[in-house]
Amino acid sequence: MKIEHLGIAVKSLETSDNLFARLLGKENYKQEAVQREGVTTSFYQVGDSKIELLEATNAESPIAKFLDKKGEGIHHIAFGVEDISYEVERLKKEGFIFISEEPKEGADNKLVVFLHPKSTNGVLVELCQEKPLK
Ligand SMILES: CC[C@H](C(=O)O)C(=O)SCCNC(=O)CCNC(=O)[C@H](O)C(C)(C)COP(=O)(O)OP(=O)(O)OC[C@H]1O[C@@H](n2cnc3c(N)ncnc32)[C@H](O)[C@@H]1OP(=O)(O)O
Ligand SMILES: [Co+2]
Repeated sequence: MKIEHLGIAVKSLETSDNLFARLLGKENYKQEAVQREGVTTSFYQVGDSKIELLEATNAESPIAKFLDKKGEGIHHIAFGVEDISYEVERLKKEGFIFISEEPKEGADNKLVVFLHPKSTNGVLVELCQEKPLK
């Protein structure tokens, strides 16, 4: 398991891409929309992990709700795992609660699931597995 990315909720990618490019001294390596989640993401490689900036693309997006409630800031931590189905079963046995147990397509060529923050000390946790090459 490794820290795959830190998700940061932002109001405007245009503004925050400029800020993080100056902060990190490098440009993002991609922007990618994930329609199901109502987000556009922007990724920065930082050592072995990444920063994922997230802008809401509609009012129903989890990011829109988060921004309304808490404002801009760290939204979730994502752990990279070898076998996401194995980890879901392991963590269920440990008593963790999943928002949805079924891995779904995420950004940056990943399969993802989310654990509910009420079971993870108030931290939204995402698990990511590299999508197998076709
Ligand atoms: C998949 C694409 C991309 C990738 O990496 O590939 C992404 O990361 S997309 C990221 C956006 N998608 C998600 O976050 C999906 C999972 N999130 C959810 O399903 C919801 O946001 C959920 C269930 C965490 C909260 O939704 P809900 O409608 O219940 O919102 P509430 O505001 O009522 O929150 C309930 C309760 O949870 C607390 N909360 C909400 N968001 C967070 C958060 N990011 N971190 C910590 N806690 C969070 C909120 O404060 C409420 O707590 P309470 O004590 O009841 O006030
Ligand atoms: Co994420």
